[in-house]
Amino acid sequence: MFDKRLLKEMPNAKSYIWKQVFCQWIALLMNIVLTLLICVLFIQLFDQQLFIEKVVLILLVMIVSLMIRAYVLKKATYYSFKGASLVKKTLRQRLFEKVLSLGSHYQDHVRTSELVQLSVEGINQLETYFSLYLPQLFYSVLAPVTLFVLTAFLDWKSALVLFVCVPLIPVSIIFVQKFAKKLLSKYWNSYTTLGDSFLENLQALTTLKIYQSDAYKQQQMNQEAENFRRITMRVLIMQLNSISIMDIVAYGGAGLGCFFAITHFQNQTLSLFGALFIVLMSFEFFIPLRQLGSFFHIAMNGIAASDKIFKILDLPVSSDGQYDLDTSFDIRLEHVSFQYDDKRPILKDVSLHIQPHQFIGIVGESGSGKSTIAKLMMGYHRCLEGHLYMGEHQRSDIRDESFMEHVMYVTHDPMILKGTVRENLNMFSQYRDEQLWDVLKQVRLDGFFHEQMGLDTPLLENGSNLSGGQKQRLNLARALLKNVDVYIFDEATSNIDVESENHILNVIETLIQTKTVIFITHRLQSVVHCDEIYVMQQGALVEQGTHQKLMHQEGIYHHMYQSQQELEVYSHE
Ligand SMILES: Nc1ncnc2c1ncn2[C@@H]1O[C@H](COP(=O)(O)OP(=O)(O)OP(=O)(O)O)[C@@H](O)[C@H]1O
Repeated sequence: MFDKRLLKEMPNAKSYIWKQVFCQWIALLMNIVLTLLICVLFIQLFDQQLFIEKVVLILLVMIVSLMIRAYVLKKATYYSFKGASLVKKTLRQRLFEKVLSLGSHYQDHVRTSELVQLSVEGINQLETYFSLYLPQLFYSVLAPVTLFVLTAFLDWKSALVLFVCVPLIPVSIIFVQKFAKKLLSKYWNSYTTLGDSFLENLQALTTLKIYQSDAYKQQQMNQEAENFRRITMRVLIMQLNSISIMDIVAYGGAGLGCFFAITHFQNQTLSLFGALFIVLMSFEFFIPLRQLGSFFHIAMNGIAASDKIFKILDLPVSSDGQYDLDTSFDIRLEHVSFQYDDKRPILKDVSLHIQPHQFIGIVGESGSGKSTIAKLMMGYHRCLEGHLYMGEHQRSDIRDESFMEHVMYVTHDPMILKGTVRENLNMFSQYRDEQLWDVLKQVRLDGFFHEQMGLDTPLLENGSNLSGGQKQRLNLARALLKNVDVYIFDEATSNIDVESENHILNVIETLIQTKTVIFITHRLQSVVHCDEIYVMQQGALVEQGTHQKLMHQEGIYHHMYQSQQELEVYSHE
């Protein structure tokens, strides 16, 4: 009902909450003045003592009270809006900064769809918590106390009855909350799961169609949607029921207060004015808490979302290093072991040494841990045991920004953004057009784009208007522009046409003259000219040496190479 951490995390929002409560309290005072004046009017009319001057005076005071009331309520809405936008902006910014600090492998910790849902709808619901629920919570304490003090002067017994009935509303809310918290947590889980499947199935729609499993996936999604519908209905039923309970408490309490006031009037222990005022004001005791109840469920939803948001904000971020890389550095893995989870070791005691400007091949069967080595070098994960040095410093001690200026990781899955060729190559507008054409020429894409709209050729989302090979060549062109010292190619020539593969290999041949190149591949034909080849098997480094040396050993590499050669001969026949 009241989350201390949320308030602590948003110190700037506090002043807007207090201002809003103050405005609501002034509006309540004006309401009391208006009710008092109505009672005066009525009594004087009843006693036939109403003169025109008095009526005019009373009406004038009423108009002024109404104007003040309207003004402060408008101000309360303004503060509510200001508080809400501040909370939204701050939380979204913090989430965004957190994801940035987690780095490019943030998906290891949080799913993208969940992140989107939390930062859009989750934060919108938290907005209600801050802008409506919290001010109303404080006002709901202030208003009954103010009304009790005033009505107690007229008839303390009726005032006490009304005042004692008021906490029954929060008691009913606490009762509902116990049940609601679990239900809302389930609701959010179901919501994010549905969002996740929807995004995944949408992205994989073509594959699903090809394998004719779209109907099956549709069934699965229907089931998930049905689960979500059910849980949403349960949430709505819970909300409607709790509103009914609160109404019963509010109307029952007001009725009881009225009953006491009228009985005291009949017993002549209370004046007509007092009885009338208490009857008119009795429901006012309950309105603030009743209103709080209607914000309660959205606020609870917001709190459920905030739990998830805080989980992301609390994720540990490995601190950035303090050292910069030099232009020429060696890379050393010393007895490195690593695993993604507790179940299975992925790298076992791997040691390798890459000198500057060497051309290195890392080969091995699928799942042997080749990409994991690259990911450790990139700093996506940290070694569990052993050390990874870049020059004289450990990888974890090197500043990420400096690292990115020196090392480039080119994978088999290039990210092409929607926009023009220029926008994809020149993201920060730091290169001239001639430089862009130069790299396009190196990867043999200049002719293709010249035939179209040059650097202004539009590219669709994920580069869907390019072939796989063209996408990879464009990706390589972008990497060449960065002109770093170390290039790590991870299956960069997988799943592309022979022509593109040859163009890419030609570029790499030029690169190795001046750069350190680490080439991770299945195809051993691509690494025969490497200075050193490392052979991985089930997470262990099993062989190393030049192509000739490894062939001479007649071990695993020799066997893999022979098998691939036979396959190639067979496919050419
Ligand atoms: N993020 C991850 N979480 C858990 N396990 C992972 C993760 N990434 C990879 N693995 C596991 O680690 C093992 C090594 O994966 P890695 O990608 O390093 O192999 P690889 O030799 O590069 O394979 P391939 O040649 O098929 O790309 C695999 O068994 C894989 O299932």
